[in-house]
Amino acid sequence: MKQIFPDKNKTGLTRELIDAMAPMFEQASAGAIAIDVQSRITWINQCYADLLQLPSPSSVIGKEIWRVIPHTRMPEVVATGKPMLLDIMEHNEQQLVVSRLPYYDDNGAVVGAVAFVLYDDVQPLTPLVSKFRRLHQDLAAARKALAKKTRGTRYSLTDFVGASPQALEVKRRARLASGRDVPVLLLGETGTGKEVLAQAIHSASERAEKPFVGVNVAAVPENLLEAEFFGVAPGAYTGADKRTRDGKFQLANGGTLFLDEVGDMPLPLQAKLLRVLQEGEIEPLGSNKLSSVDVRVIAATSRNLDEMMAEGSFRSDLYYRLNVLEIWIPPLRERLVDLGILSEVLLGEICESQGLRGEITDAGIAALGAYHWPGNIRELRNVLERALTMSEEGELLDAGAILKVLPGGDAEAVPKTPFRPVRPLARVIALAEAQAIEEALAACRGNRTRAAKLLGISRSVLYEKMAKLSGN
Ligand SMILES: Nc1ncnc2c1ncn2[C@@H]1O[C@H](COP(=O)(O)OP(=O)(O)OP(=O)(O)O)[C@@H](O)[C@H]1O
Repeated sequence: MKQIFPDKNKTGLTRELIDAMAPMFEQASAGAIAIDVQSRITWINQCYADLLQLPSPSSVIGKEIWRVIPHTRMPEVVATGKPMLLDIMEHNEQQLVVSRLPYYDDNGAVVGAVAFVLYDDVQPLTPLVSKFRRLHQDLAAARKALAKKTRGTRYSLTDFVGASPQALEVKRRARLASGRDVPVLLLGETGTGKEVLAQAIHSASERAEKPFVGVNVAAVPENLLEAEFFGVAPGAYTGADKRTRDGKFQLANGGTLFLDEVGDMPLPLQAKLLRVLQEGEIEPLGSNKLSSVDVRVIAATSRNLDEMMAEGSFRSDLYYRLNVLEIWIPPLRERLVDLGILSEVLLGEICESQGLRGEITDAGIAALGAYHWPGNIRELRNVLERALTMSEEGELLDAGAILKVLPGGDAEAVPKTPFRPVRPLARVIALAEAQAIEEALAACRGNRTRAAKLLGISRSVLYEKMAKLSGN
């Protein structure tokens, strides 16, 4: 094969070569420019000057290129000696497809760079660019999902649904907790969202990129709890399993450990947990070495810790360690105004996961409001799921459909006083608007011009709103 470059300059173009190729590139491209080693423009052709809307090519000779083309990457090419064969550059809201090449002197040193605008319109490349963009978006979404998975959290604060003053207070305190690296104690009945909140606090905290590890103290047999928490040193057990096993504290290192049902922790383990919280050190089972851990603890319980401390089954020193910031989550029956918004969100989630369609009427929500919800939001989700499963496809869930599945539900349970659920603001406004239009039309016996006047809007706006209301 014919040798293109002399031996000492194998890696790039020479000035002579560029000179020879320039007419061809000039013709094929929408512009060309060259700079010296100090990134000063040494040459620019007429069509690039036109594209950049310069008064003339000579007006920019000697200027640093970034003063003329702010997004240029030519200085990078000169600095690294590496070509950029294809790049998209923004200039004055225009996207230019460019190719940049360094060039060399006879000794092989970079002495400048040359760039060609291959396309001054990315339109012909649209399929390629949109494919690239799509792949980029998919990649970002996959990265986000993966990060969430490795962190171990599914929930953020927006997942804690509720607009009642009680729910807003819970969220306010959770936000406070996420900004401070202190232990948090979550108190609330079963199913009130303690785990949702613990994950949300972690996700909004500085530890968000580190693991979130949850352990339900009540679900682990008492004799395994210590190993589960602090891990096992090699050879701690005789027999088959002689390997090291990390405990939850090691797994959560750098992140957050969620201790669910901390009230169920036996007293000996409470003493060990207290020591870890005080010293920041753990001692794996069968080891006599302490190792440091950096873990933020969020504990939760549905039990009455005051009573437990009084009867001596929960250590008060541990309680004060865990309870630097306390968040009490009220039971659902104390925030029934949230039933509407909770039902909509939960129904949406259920429908999405099961490929169903389902909506609940105000009467359906009123029926939910008559129940005392011992299982709180977890139970609400189950009730809605059952009601949806038992209803016809696409049927609205009304009081009858709800009462059919509510424990002890009967028609008598529907409250006599009207129950006003919290609805999304947009829906409340739309309903109020529809009612005002209806009343104005009735007052003016259907005369739209007068009704519009009464409502303080133009006739065309009234028509527009009426069309929207009738679904046209
Ligand atoms: N405020 C809320 N908004 C939306 N969903 C919620 C809310 N609170 C709880 N849930 C849902 O209710 C279910 C139970 O929540 P979670 O497990 O957080 O409750 P918990 O208080 O930790 O219960 P337990 O004490 O029994 O462990 C989950 O499906 C969760 O998604």
